[in-house]
Amino acid sequence: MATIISNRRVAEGIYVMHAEGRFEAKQGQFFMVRGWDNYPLLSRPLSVYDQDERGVKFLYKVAGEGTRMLSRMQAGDDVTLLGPLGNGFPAAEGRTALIGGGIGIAPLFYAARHLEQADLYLGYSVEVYEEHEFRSLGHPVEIDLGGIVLDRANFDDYDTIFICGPEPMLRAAQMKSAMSSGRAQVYVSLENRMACGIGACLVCSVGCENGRKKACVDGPVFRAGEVVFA
Ligand SMILES: Cc1cc2nc3c(=O)[nH]c(=O)nc-3n(C[C@H](O)[C@H](O)[C@H](O)COP(=O)(O)OP(=O)(O)OC[C@H]3O[C@@H](n4cnc5c(N)ncnc54)[C@H](O)[C@@H]3O)c2cc1C
Ligand code: FES
Repeated sequence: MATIISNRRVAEGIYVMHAEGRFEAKQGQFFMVRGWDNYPLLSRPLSVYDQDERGVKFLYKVAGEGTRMLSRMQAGDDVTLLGPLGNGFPAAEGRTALIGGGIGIAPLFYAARHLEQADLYLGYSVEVYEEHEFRSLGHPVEIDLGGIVLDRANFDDYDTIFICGPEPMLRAAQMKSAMSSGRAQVYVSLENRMACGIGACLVCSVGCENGRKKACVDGPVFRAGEVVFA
């Protein structure tokens, strides 16, 4: 159980929750989050947006019932956190790009904060949020509003690329990676539906080149070429 320090709206339907607790989260990991003890709804997976000496932060979009309930919570309320979970991003080598589409930008902030060099590409559909926070990291930031953020990055300029966003974007990234020179190691962070978050239920099963894997424990980060999108 963690106490909410703040839960602020940063754009239409977008919130940042700061919850108290000492965690050792790695970049790209996530928590199963639940703010409704006596209500029959599963915890929801949210990526680590940031972590400081007071606790962990989540940047989230209201998608349905669970995230709507989270958005109504206030400082002082208790939230149940299971985590940190998942494999997280591998160590980045060489020139690195972080590419996020929509709420897929969430795990990139914490990753960028731990990198000496990174070019950030952030794609938004209707409204830009948290731009100041991303720029405060000191890395070059390219913002794309309403376009295709993937088009802005030349994969052959990089050795490591981390991508998070909706599935169509990840499919496009996989194709773009296959058509590039192969210089870049490209990784995608999947946002499959999850139920347990700990490898027990198979809800998050994902097709991979060597059979099926569980996004919650084998991922959510995979090599782009490894995933077989349905
Ligand atoms: C590892 C991981 C990390 C994530 N990190 C974040 C994050 O940092 N910030 C954030 O806002 N969201 C994140 N998500 C997505 C988030 O978990 C879902 O938006 C949330 O569970 C939806 O719950 P809900 O009850 O609000 O909506 P629901 O009522 O469950 O769903 C609302 C609508 O969204 C669709 N939907 C729900 N979950 C998904 C999904 N995973 N993929 C595609 N469509 C879906 C449903 O089909 C439905 O149409 C992450 C998901 C995973 C697996
Ligand atoms: S969410 Fe249950 S196995 Fe992955």
